Amino acid sequence: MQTNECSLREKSIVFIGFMGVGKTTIGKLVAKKLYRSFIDIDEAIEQEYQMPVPEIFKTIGEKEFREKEKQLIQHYAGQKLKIISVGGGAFMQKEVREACMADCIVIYLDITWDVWKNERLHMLMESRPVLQGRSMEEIEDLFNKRKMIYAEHSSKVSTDHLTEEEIAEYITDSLKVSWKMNE
Ligand SMILES: Nc1ncnc2c1ncn2[C@@H]1O[C@H](COP(=O)(O)OP(=O)(O)O)[C@@H](O)[C@H]1O
Ligand SMILES: O=C(O)C1=C[C@@H](OP(=O)(O)O)[C@@H](O)[C@H](O)C1
Ligand SMILES: [Mg+2]
Repeated sequence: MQTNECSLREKSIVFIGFMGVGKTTIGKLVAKKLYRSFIDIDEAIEQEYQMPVPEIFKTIGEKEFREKEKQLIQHYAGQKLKIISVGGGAFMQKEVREACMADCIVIYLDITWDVWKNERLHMLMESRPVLQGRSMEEIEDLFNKRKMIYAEHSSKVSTDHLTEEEIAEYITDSLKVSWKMNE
């Protein structure tokens, strides 16, 4: 069955979800399993500016980071057969949501607040400028606000208590089933 411009099987896959849920790690694994090329939007931005994300926030500012993020996502979302992991804040921009939802399969990696707070937060403080200088209550508030934004997706996977490999395997298997059903 053909969809608008390319078949379901050819559509690029975009991973969304909160910081640290595993978009970069799982995107890479899924790309490997499906023999597709992988683009991590944060890594692409870091390459363009030749500096890590926290330094970009500090020296160039979040506004320009978000603009570059939007441009790169619009560029890659229009391509076929890619696996794209976007940053946790990318879906805050309407144009990003529209570009991804129009052309790609958007997979929302969902984690509960308790698991995120207990198992991920400690790994992220240094590398995620958006978390720096915020109280726990403010971070929980951000988590809940972002959750509403991620409501726009094609499918959702709950990641609590699953390993990176288990999640990637589950996603790959589910995609293969849905492609087969659409043949
Ligand atoms: N399912 C998981 N179980 C345990 N650790 C995980 C899992 N998914 C990701 N991680 C770890 O969490 C950290 C953040 O993962 P990352 O892929 O960078 O998340 P994101 O791109 O969503 O911010 C990494 O150290 C990664 O190994
Ligand atoms: O949620 C956010 O606003 C951000 C998430 C980060 O990506 P990950 O979600 O991959 O950590 C990165 O884009 C930047 O630090 C801002
Ligand atoms: Mg990431």
